[in-house]
Amino acid sequence: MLVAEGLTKKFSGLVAVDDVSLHVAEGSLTGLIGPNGAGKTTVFAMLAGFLHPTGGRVLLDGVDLTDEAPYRRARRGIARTFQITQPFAGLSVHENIAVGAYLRHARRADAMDRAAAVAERVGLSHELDKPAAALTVAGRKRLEVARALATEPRLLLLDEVLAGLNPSEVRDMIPVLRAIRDDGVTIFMIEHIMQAVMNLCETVYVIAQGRHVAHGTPQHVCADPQVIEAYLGHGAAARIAAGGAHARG
Ligand SMILES: Nc1ncnc2c1ncn2[C@@H]1O[C@H](COP(=O)(O)OP(=O)(O)OP(=O)(O)O)[C@@H](O)[C@H]1O
Repeated sequence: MLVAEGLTKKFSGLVAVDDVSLHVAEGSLTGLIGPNGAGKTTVFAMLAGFLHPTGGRVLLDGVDLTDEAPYRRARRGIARTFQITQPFAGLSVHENIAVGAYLRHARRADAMDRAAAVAERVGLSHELDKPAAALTVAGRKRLEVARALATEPRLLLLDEVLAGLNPSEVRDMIPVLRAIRDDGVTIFMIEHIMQAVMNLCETVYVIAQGRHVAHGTPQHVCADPQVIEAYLGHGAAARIAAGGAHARG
């Protein structure tokens, strides 16, 4: 469904993303992981059209979107969330979600109905009339997902929607994300919380210092010495293997 070919982004002298290629299959739940500063959010910004790549292409169903503005990609069915949530603080939760729904529903009543249905899916039904500013961190994360979902995407790009949540809030959110996918929305998610990645994702891409390191099932990438080195530093994989052998011995 989504293909990135050789995506590259340079900021002056810094190569934030360096020749990254990836595929997201329709109906899948795919992860993007990597250490801080690896270039994950920059990849998402290029997929959603917020940044223009220095090199490479983005294709959806074989159509080249590289030069399309974000709102055009949204119409094609790509929605993204932001790592730092910024709801319209003066609007209610219901109105915030409706902002996304206006993409496909011009009448206020229709947008509000759509927003209420989306709130139900993400567990915000009881908070609809609250000002968005009154939500907890967990509520704001759900609102971020809801605003994107209200655009009725085919592909949802989630940028660390579990960051800042406590373990029980993470556990509550996992089935919400799985249900969104089961309803037919393809999900590509950046996530640091490995419990969620292991639970949710069928395929995971790993990048570090802007470059592709590995991809495969979560189990496969976690056992990959290059991934271990990317997170823990040079020589870590060998030290862990030696420690394991020592423990077994
Ligand atoms: N607009 C920008 N101008 C200059 N440098 C940038 C810009 N955006 C990102 N960078 C740099 O590009 C690199 C990749 O940043 P990015 O935010 O994509 O990483 P990330 O993997 O999402 O990190 P994190 O997990 O910490 O959110 C970093 O070194 C960052 O400082």
